[in-house]
Amino acid sequence: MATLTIATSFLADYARLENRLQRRLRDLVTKFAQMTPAELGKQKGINLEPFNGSADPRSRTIRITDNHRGIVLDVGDGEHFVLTRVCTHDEAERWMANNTFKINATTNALELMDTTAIEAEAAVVQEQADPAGDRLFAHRRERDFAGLGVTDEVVPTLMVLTSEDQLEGLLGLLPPAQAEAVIALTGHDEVDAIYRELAGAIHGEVDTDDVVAALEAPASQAAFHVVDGQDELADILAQPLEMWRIFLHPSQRQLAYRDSYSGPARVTGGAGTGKTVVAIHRAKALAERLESPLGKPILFTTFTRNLAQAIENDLRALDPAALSRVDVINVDRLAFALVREAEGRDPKVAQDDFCRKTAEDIVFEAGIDDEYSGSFLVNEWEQVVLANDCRSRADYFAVGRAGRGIPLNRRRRAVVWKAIDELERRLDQDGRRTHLQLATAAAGYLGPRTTKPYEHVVVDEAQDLHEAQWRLLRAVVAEAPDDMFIVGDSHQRIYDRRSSLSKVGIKVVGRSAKLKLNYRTTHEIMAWSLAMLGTHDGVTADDLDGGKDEHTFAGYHSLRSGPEPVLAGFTTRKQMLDELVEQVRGWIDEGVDPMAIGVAARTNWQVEAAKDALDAAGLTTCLLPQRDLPNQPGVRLGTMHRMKGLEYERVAISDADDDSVPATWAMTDRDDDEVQHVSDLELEKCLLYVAATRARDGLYITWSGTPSRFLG
Ligand SMILES: Nc1ncnc2c1ncn2[C@@H]1O[C@H](COP(=O)(O)OP(=O)(O)OP(=O)(O)O)[C@@H](O)[C@H]1O
Repeated sequence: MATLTIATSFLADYARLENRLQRRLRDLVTKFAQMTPAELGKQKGINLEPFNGSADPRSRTIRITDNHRGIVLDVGDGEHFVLTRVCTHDEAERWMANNTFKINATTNALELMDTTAIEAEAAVVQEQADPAGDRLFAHRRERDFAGLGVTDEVVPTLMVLTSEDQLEGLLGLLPPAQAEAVIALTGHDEVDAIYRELAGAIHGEVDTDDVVAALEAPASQAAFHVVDGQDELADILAQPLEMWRIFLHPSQRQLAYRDSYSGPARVTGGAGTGKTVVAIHRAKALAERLESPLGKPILFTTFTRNLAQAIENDLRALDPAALSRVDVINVDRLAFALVREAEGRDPKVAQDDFCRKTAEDIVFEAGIDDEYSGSFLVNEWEQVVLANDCRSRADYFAVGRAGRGIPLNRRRRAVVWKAIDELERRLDQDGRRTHLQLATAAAGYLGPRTTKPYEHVVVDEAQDLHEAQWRLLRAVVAEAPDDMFIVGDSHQRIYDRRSSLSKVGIKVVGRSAKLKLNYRTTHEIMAWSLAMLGTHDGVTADDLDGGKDEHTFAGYHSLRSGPEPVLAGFTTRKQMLDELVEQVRGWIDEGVDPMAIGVAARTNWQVEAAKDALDAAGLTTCLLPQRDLPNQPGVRLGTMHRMKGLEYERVAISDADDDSVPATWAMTDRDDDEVQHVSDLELEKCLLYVAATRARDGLYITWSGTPSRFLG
């Protein structure tokens, strides 16, 4: 049997082939994998042909059709072959003439290098660099690059660059582990820290002639995967777009497959950096280690039910067996289920609207509505009382109110407490509890129990969880190594919750890492989104633990490029909606699957209006529901909140005018509460950031009237 290795480039080419060619190639590859070295030696059925003038004497082509060739590295031992590309005959000729396989002497990675292209790009960017400008890598020495395995050919060029933009072209040409090292060096982390972060990629002894050993090196695994038998081969070829299942960058692999963390671990990173991917791989790694477990000892939780469903689907795609050990459930359902178990019946849930309306009644009836709104009361209850688990008036008087805008002296606190007490009483009288109250109740039931329901907890979208939910998560698992693995991004916080992990007993100090490579979004969309975040008193980033994250985007990069986002303003909503329809139709005409197009707006009625316009134009549409992601065809439409955690090939954002984004109705008046006003504004900007960064390749933002202040 031949041992086949699949390169990312092969899978990307394969995914683009039309079905007929995919079938043909699949048959060919399957046959290839079944052949013995003797059969391969006789070239039986697989014509591995060398190529005159090929840059690497080990490169071979195989004929797929008259016009299509596969490119294969023949390791030379009669057994190992690397499936590298699928392209037309002419492209294959060019590829063979320019590309070589090398083993990196530092990282032991097998690397594919188009030295001609790298030299050409290096010459271009050297021209662009301003000799008098500040150098991008002024804080680094040449040997820092060499120590992380960056090829000598590019280091002199890197040292003269004066902007991150000049870096983009080169990064796309470098092997992934090298690109990741260069990206890490753009930031300000100590080289030693980067070294540790990529430690799995650095090797002691390297034999630069031993391809088989190189294929096993962690640094190779971002671009090459040794296939483990026929079943895996079939599985990989059945889902060629799901590259995240197979190829992890060194920093991702290091985080997901680390043997053990001595306690809770936290991974942050910008949008699209693979946080969810790492969390899913971590769940798989933990599941594999459990020996004959009873029930499901791993909890994987996230914010919404839709996201939990998406994660469950991905975990199934990665490792179906893991699902028998991992409970994937959103945090509100978890609280609900635990309370039901403890109380023996379904608790009644008080929804936000009900709660807010009750609060409004209370402040009105108490005659304090000119000083305090219903929203203020609910916020004070959630952000101070429930966040600090205050059970009594004395508790409330004892806690700090940092971050709350309106100051309350003792007399005013007493008034507010009375109103909050009344709110809790009315909910209780009605037999209802909010999701946060259920989380508190569930944590209370679990607290005294010595046997906890889970051995490991993995948390996604951590930035939006409330202290009450963190207390619950702390209570479902005993403090032990590998108890909690937490991923999140404070720039994507879209609910008014700013928890501090350490405050709820989750100590991540010394076990934190940040991902920097954006796999989802093109450089252009990413750069636009970041610039947008920086407009009008940029959003303040935190580390999910009450601290500031000063260098939040240092080293954050995307290796892909595409068109600039399109921003289009119109005088009337009708014009805006007509053009939105044209944009979406244009994408579909280009060949984009309608299901890969997401249309977002700030409010439900704006989403409905966009849907009506698309429907009227004869396009198939599908609203994203609150729960259970749909399978039916059609362009996806949802509010910006609903888009959280999802992704689309193209995204259109409708109604991005200054009354809607920020939503006037969701903003506290500056005169009423300056602090809350600023916080609301940040949340609204983060919401636009979340919506924009759902786009992989194309972003269209449109409005009528005055554009959102975040756009200018
Ligand atoms: N190693 C990888 N190889 C290929 N694709 C990857 C890899 N890691 C992540 N991706 C892809 O990048 C995209 C973003 O990944 P993911 O959703 O995990 O990022 P995230 O950081 O959780 O994003 P966000 O915070 O914006 O929701 C996904 O399409 C994922 O499949």
